[in-house]
Amino acid sequence: MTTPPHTISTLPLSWEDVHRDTRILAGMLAELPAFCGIVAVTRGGLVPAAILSRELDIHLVETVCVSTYDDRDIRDPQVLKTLAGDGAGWLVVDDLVDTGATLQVLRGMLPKAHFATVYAKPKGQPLVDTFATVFAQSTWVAFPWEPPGKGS
Ligand SMILES: O=P(O)(O)OC[C@H]1O[C@H](OP(=O)(O)OP(=O)(O)O)[C@H](O)[C@@H]1O
Repeated sequence: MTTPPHTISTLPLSWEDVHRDTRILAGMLAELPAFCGIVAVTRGGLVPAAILSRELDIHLVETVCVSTYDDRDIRDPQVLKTLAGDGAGWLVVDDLVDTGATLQVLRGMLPKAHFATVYAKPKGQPLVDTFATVFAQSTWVAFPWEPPGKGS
Protein backbone atom coordinates (compact mmCIF):
# COMPACT_ATOMS: atom_id res chain seq x y z
CA MET A 1 0.00 0.00 0.00
CA THR A 2 1.31 3.48 -0.82
CA THR A 3 1.87 5.47 2.37
CA PRO A 4 -1.28 7.59 2.78
CA PRO A 5 -0.79 11.36 3.22
CA HIS A 6 -2.45 11.44 6.67
CA THR A 7 0.02 8.93 8.16
CA ILE A 8 1.93 10.61 10.97
CA SER A 9 4.13 7.90 12.45
CA THR A 10 5.88 4.78 11.18
CA LEU A 11 6.06 1.65 13.29
CA PRO A 12 8.70 -0.82 12.07
CA LEU A 13 7.88 -4.38 13.11
CA SER A 14 10.54 -7.09 13.48
CA TRP A 15 10.17 -10.74 12.52
CA GLU A 16 10.01 -11.46 16.25
CA ASP A 17 7.17 -8.96 16.71
CA VAL A 18 5.13 -10.55 13.92
CA HIS A 19 5.84 -14.08 15.14
CA ARG A 20 4.80 -13.19 18.71
CA ASP A 21 1.61 -11.39 17.64
CA THR A 22 0.63 -14.14 15.19
CA ARG A 23 1.03 -16.72 17.95
CA ILE A 24 -1.27 -14.59 20.10
CA LEU A 25 -3.78 -14.65 17.23
CA ALA A 26 -3.35 -18.42 16.99
CA GLY A 27 -4.25 -18.77 20.66
CA MET A 28 -7.49 -16.87 20.04
CA LEU A 29 -8.34 -18.92 16.94
CA ALA A 30 -7.64 -22.20 18.74
CA GLU A 31 -10.69 -21.51 20.92
CA LEU A 32 -12.97 -21.64 17.87
CA PRO A 33 -14.34 -24.71 16.05
CA ALA A 34 -11.65 -26.24 13.82
CA PHE A 35 -11.16 -24.81 10.34
CA CYS A 36 -10.97 -27.00 7.24
CA GLY A 37 -8.13 -24.90 5.85
CA ILE A 38 -6.35 -21.55 5.73
CA VAL A 39 -6.60 -19.00 2.93
CA ALA A 40 -3.66 -16.59 2.82
CA VAL A 41 -4.37 -13.16 1.31
CA THR A 42 -1.38 -12.21 -0.83
CA ARG A 43 0.95 -10.94 -0.21
CA GLY A 44 0.83 -9.73 3.40
CA GLY A 45 -1.06 -12.77 4.67
CA LEU A 46 1.53 -15.28 3.49
CA VAL A 47 3.85 -15.23 6.51
CA PRO A 48 1.05 -15.09 9.11
CA ALA A 49 -0.68 -17.99 7.30
CA ALA A 50 2.51 -20.05 7.44
CA ILE A 51 2.82 -19.44 11.18
CA LEU A 52 -0.87 -20.18 11.80
CA SER A 53 -0.71 -23.39 9.78
CA ARG A 54 1.93 -24.64 12.25
CA GLU A 55 0.29 -23.30 15.39
CA LEU A 56 -3.16 -24.66 14.48
CA ASP A 57 -1.79 -27.81 12.78
CA ILE A 58 -3.62 -27.12 9.52
CA HIS A 59 -2.07 -28.65 6.39
CA LEU A 60 -4.52 -27.38 3.79
CA VAL A 61 -3.37 -23.88 2.79
CA GLU A 62 -4.73 -21.90 -0.16
CA THR A 63 -4.28 -18.37 -1.45
CA VAL A 64 -6.46 -15.62 -2.74
CA CYS A 65 -4.34 -13.17 -4.71
CA VAL A 66 -5.07 -9.46 -4.51
CA SER A 67 -3.31 -6.50 -6.12
CA THR A 68 -4.43 -3.05 -5.01
CA TYR A 69 -4.23 0.16 -6.96
CA ASP A 70 -3.58 3.07 -4.58
CA ASP A 71 -4.34 6.68 -5.43
CA ARG A 72 -4.08 8.83 -2.30
CA ASP A 73 -7.12 7.84 -0.21
CA ILE A 74 -8.72 5.60 -2.87
CA ARG A 75 -7.92 1.87 -2.69
CA ASP A 76 -9.11 -0.40 -5.46
CA PRO A 77 -8.31 -4.07 -4.79
CA GLN A 78 -8.25 -6.33 -7.86
CA VAL A 79 -8.70 -10.04 -7.24
CA LEU A 80 -6.21 -11.98 -9.40
CA LYS A 81 -7.07 -15.43 -8.00
CA THR A 82 -10.05 -16.49 -5.94
CA LEU A 83 -11.20 -19.59 -4.06
CA ALA A 84 -14.12 -21.78 -5.12
CA GLY A 85 -17.17 -21.86 -2.86
CA ASP A 86 -18.58 -19.52 -0.23
CA GLY A 87 -15.72 -19.85 2.28
CA ALA A 88 -17.61 -22.03 4.76
CA GLY A 89 -15.13 -23.62 7.18
CA TRP A 90 -12.15 -21.62 5.90
CA LEU A 91 -9.93 -19.25 7.85
CA VAL A 92 -8.93 -16.22 5.74
CA VAL A 93 -5.71 -14.62 7.01
CA ASP A 94 -4.12 -11.26 6.30
CA ASP A 95 -1.42 -9.33 8.10
CA LEU A 96 -3.36 -6.08 8.49
CA VAL A 97 -6.77 -4.56 7.96
CA ASP A 98 -6.34 -0.83 7.39
CA THR A 99 -9.13 0.89 5.44
CA GLY A 100 -10.96 -2.44 5.09
CA ALA A 101 -11.04 -2.20 1.28
CA THR A 102 -9.34 -5.58 0.78
CA LEU A 103 -11.48 -7.50 3.26
CA GLN A 104 -14.67 -5.89 1.98
CA VAL A 105 -14.01 -7.39 -1.45
CA LEU A 106 -13.04 -10.76 0.02
CA ARG A 107 -16.09 -10.91 2.29
CA GLY A 108 -18.24 -10.44 -0.78
CA MET A 109 -16.53 -13.44 -2.38
CA LEU A 110 -16.31 -15.67 0.70
CA PRO A 111 -19.24 -14.63 2.92
CA LYS A 112 -19.12 -17.71 5.16
CA ALA A 113 -15.38 -17.64 5.92
CA HIS A 114 -13.84 -16.54 9.21
CA PHE A 115 -11.62 -13.49 8.69
CA ALA A 116 -8.54 -12.96 10.87
CA THR A 117 -5.72 -10.42 10.80
CA VAL A 118 -2.74 -10.05 13.07
CA TYR A 119 -3.13 -6.27 13.15
CA ALA A 120 -6.15 -4.00 12.76
CA LYS A 121 -6.75 -0.28 12.44
CA PRO A 122 -10.08 1.16 13.63
CA LYS A 123 -11.49 1.89 10.17
CA GLY A 124 -11.16 -1.72 9.04
CA GLN A 125 -11.74 -3.39 12.38
CA PRO A 126 -15.48 -4.14 11.82
CA LEU A 127 -14.54 -6.30 8.82
CA VAL A 128 -12.40 -8.70 10.88
CA ASP A 129 -13.75 -11.50 13.04
CA THR A 130 -10.56 -12.04 15.06
CA PHE A 131 -7.41 -9.89 15.39
CA ALA A 132 -4.54 -9.71 17.88
CA THR A 133 -3.47 -6.05 18.07
CA VAL A 134 -4.91 -2.63 17.18
CA PHE A 135 -2.88 0.31 15.86
CA ALA A 136 -3.99 3.91 15.46
CA GLN A 137 -5.32 4.78 12.00
CA SER A 138 -2.48 7.30 11.63
CA THR A 139 0.24 4.68 12.20
CA TRP A 140 2.09 3.33 9.18
CA VAL A 141 3.05 -0.28 9.87
CA ALA A 142 6.32 -1.38 8.22
CA PHE A 143 6.57 -5.18 7.97
CA PRO A 144 9.92 -7.01 8.04
CA TRP A 145 9.34 -8.67 4.63
CA GLU A 146 8.94 -5.36 2.80
CA PRO A 147 11.99 -4.22 0.82
CA PRO A 148 13.30 -0.95 2.32
CA GLY A 149 11.60 2.15 0.92
CA LYS A 150 8.95 0.25 -1.06
CA GLY A 151 6.06 0.22 1.42
CA SER A 152 3.94 -2.95 1.36
O1 LIG B 1 -7.56 -2.69 4.67
P1 LIG B 1 -6.83 -2.23 3.47
O2 LIG B 1 -6.81 -0.73 3.34
O3 LIG B 1 -7.28 -2.89 2.21
O4 LIG B 1 -5.29 -2.56 3.68
C1 LIG B 1 -4.84 -3.82 4.09
C2 LIG B 1 -4.18 -4.54 2.96
O5 LIG B 1 -3.03 -3.75 2.56
C3 LIG B 1 -1.88 -4.60 2.54
O6 LIG B 1 -1.74 -5.20 1.31
P2 LIG B 1 -1.25 -4.38 0.03
O7 LIG B 1 -2.44 -3.89 -0.74
O8 LIG B 1 -0.28 -3.34 0.45
O9 LIG B 1 -0.56 -5.47 -0.86
P3 LIG B 1 0.54 -6.56 -0.47
O10 LIG B 1 -0.10 -7.47 0.54
O11 LIG B 1 0.82 -7.22 -1.76
O12 LIG B 1 1.72 -5.83 0.09
C4 LIG B 1 -2.18 -5.65 3.58
O13 LIG B 1 -1.42 -6.81 3.38
C5 LIG B 1 -3.66 -5.88 3.42
O14 LIG B 1 -3.96 -6.88 2.45
